[in-house]
Amino acid sequence: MLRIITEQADVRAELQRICGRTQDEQVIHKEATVREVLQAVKRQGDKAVLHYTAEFDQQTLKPEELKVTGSELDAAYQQVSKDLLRSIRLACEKIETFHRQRVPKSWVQFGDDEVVLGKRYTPVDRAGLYIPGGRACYPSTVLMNAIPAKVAGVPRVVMVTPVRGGKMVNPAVLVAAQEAGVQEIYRIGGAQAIGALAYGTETIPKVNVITGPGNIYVTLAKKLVYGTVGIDSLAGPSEVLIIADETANPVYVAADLLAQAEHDPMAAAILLTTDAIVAKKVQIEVERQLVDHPRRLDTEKAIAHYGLIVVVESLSAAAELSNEFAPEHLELEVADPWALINHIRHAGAIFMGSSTPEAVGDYLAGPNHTLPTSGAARYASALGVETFLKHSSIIQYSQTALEKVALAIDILATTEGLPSHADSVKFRVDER
Ligand SMILES: NC(=O)c1ccc[n+]([C@@H]2O[C@H](COP(=O)([O-])OP(=O)(O)OC[C@H]3O[C@@H](n4cnc5c(N)ncnc54)[C@H](O)[C@@H]3O)[C@@H](O)[C@H]2O)c1
Ligand SMILES: N[C@H](CO)Cc1c[nH]c[nH+]1
Ligand SMILES: [Zn+2]
Repeated sequence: MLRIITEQADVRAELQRICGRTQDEQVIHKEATVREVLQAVKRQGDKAVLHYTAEFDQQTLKPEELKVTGSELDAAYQQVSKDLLRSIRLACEKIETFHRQRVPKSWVQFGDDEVVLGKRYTPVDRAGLYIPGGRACYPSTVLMNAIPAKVAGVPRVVMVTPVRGGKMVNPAVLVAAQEAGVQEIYRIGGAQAIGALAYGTETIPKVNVITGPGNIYVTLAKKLVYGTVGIDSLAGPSEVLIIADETANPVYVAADLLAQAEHDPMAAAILLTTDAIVAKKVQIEVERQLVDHPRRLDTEKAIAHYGLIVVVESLSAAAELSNEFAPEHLELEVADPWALINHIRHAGAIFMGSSTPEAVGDYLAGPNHTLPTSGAARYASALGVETFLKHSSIIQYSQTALEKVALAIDILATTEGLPSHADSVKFRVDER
């Protein structure tokens, strides 16, 4: 049963508990497992990857079976319906159009003072995309990760995804990968896949950046390998926070809460509403929609542990609580969402009004669905083309320009006790 809280004193503590669910005490032993897996993959390469794939995914693979073959890729097209292929292509088009807008461009500025300054954007050499596959299959996540990497111009894009019940990767995932231009795919998941991409193995190439969402094991692994490689953000178990007023439709709100809860028993689904009647109706509607829900067990776990309805006194109080939570997805199911958005400071993606369910963004609106979770939206953003780019600063000084700043550099370098810094300028200026 989705709990309703009206007692304001309890609200902040409950929201903090839910937001911090991936850092609580129960997670500490999972982190120990993840560390062990990463160390083993770093030391033993493929051997460790195969060992943990057998242990956690019940897959007995040989090294030569890790990579998805060309004939499997071809066969995937025969296994998906024409309607699915059309939907994948429609999503591809919309996601690519969105991501091609405002791609960072290199620039140089020639100043009047004989100084040239600029930024030069270049893609990483190799990117590794993690596509989750434990509880559901995610062709949409393939598109959300592969398309920005391709738009950024990454020369080598590799993908990992776990398999369930048999050695074949889900055909929809394979078709989505090919539609987005990815052909190098390895059938592994979890912390062992993140370790393989971060350190490289005999079979799997070491990459420069790892992107993509995943469960708690994947997210902890990404956090631990950060520094060895770059990552997009900590995009862990999904979350939605909905702010609703008396105009909200309880059937829609309940469906949107369950649409997150069904991802993972650790997913979070929160409603903040100004209307006690909406609160009660949503609570009843959630129960009703769960009755013959095909993913009832996991979804109920998420609702029981990390689901919550809070009755708040005003929309601005709701916005403040939402800012503290910094949700991955925020839905504004209110009469005037454009007025409320001015109060919102931290959220991965914001869905405006009652005809914009979060699912539209999950699949094909265009913006990325790989988003920061567990409060990371306070400092991080959606995955994008820039995730796969870095920029080098460009600086050019003429002799005259250097002479103009020589004294200031000399003073700064002397203050820092770094004489060769001072000399490197002085020698050039004194030569004249
Ligand atoms: N934030 C986002 O942008 C976003 C987008 C899509 C999905 N998601 C999230 O991605 C996640 C997908 O999770 P999933 O489980 O379906 O797939 P997953 O691929 O993330 O995780 C499956 C892997 O977890 C590992 N694992 C499972 N149990 C383990 C254990 N006891 N010890 C060690 N390793 C273990 C296995 O190796 C398995 O391959 C969900 O949490 C979903 O909410 C997030
Ligand atoms: N809601 C997920 C992000 O948390 C993305 C997704 C993919 N497929 C369905 N939903
Ligand atoms: Zn979703």
